Amino acid sequence: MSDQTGPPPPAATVPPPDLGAALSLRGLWKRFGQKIAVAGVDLDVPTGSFFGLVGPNGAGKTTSLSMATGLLRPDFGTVHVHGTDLWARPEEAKATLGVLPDGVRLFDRLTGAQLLTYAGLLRGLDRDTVAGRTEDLLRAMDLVGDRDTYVVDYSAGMTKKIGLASAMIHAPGVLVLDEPFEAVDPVSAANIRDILHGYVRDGGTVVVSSHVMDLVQRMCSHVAIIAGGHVLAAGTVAQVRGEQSLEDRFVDLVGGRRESEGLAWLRSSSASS
Ligand SMILES: Nc1ncnc2c1ncn2[C@@H]1O[C@H](COP(=O)(O)OP(=O)(O)OP(=O)(O)O)[C@@H](O)[C@H]1O
Repeated sequence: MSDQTGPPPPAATVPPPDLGAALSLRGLWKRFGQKIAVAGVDLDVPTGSFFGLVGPNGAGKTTSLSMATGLLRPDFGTVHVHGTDLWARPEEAKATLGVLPDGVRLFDRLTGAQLLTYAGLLRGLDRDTVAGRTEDLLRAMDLVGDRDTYVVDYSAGMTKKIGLASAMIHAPGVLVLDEPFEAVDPVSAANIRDILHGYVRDGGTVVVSSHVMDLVQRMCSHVAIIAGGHVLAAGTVAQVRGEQSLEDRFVDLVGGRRESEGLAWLRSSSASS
């Protein structure tokens, strides 16, 4: 979180967008009251990459992804999706995006199968295609047994999976997934990783935010480390981590490790009970 309150940098310092990238963010800036959540983010997500976005709590990941997917209007800056200006031509740009937002409520008074059907029809697919893809996605997410359960009654992990399936039903070119593995069991997570890897192999682009460095290091081809509303490092995973693990590189760049001395009372309390 930046505590600057000044204006964004002048446009002259922002390089032109990469129109060949799957996503190209330039000079993104968002302030909530006195808080600057995103302070001039420039980022290119290469087409066909599996891109991880990592950063500490409150770094600005969700705010950046919300602006990059048309859910939150930036104060300043531009977003291009495969060369299309998202905020100037939202319908065209959004047609190629599949989004799993963090913390946005689904239409949870629908059953899982109804939600997927609804998502497919909203995306303009015909009924037969929607029916076929709904079955495929329920199977892939291991939700066939709960197809007729209301989404409001799903567990956190099941909700994540049905949200992910909804984001994929129109076979978008770019998938943007905020914390897709949070609360998902290890078998489902492995299945989802397989699906995403297959999708990237076939030319799709995936952007995921995650707190799990080891997962990002193993799963992603590219990574950006974001903190205080700024991009601190971005590139291939090998470039960003260098000789270190991604986790060590993250801690070096972001800092913030605390001594636990201030919690001495906690240890004395547990020793005496
Ligand atoms: N709607 C809002 N109103 C006010 N402040 C907000 C709002 N959304 C985000 N913020 C603030 O902006 C900053 C960045 O938040 P954001 O959710 O983008 O971080 P994040 O990197 O996704 O964090 P986490 O890893 O904890 O999910 C935080 O300080 C947060 O309090």
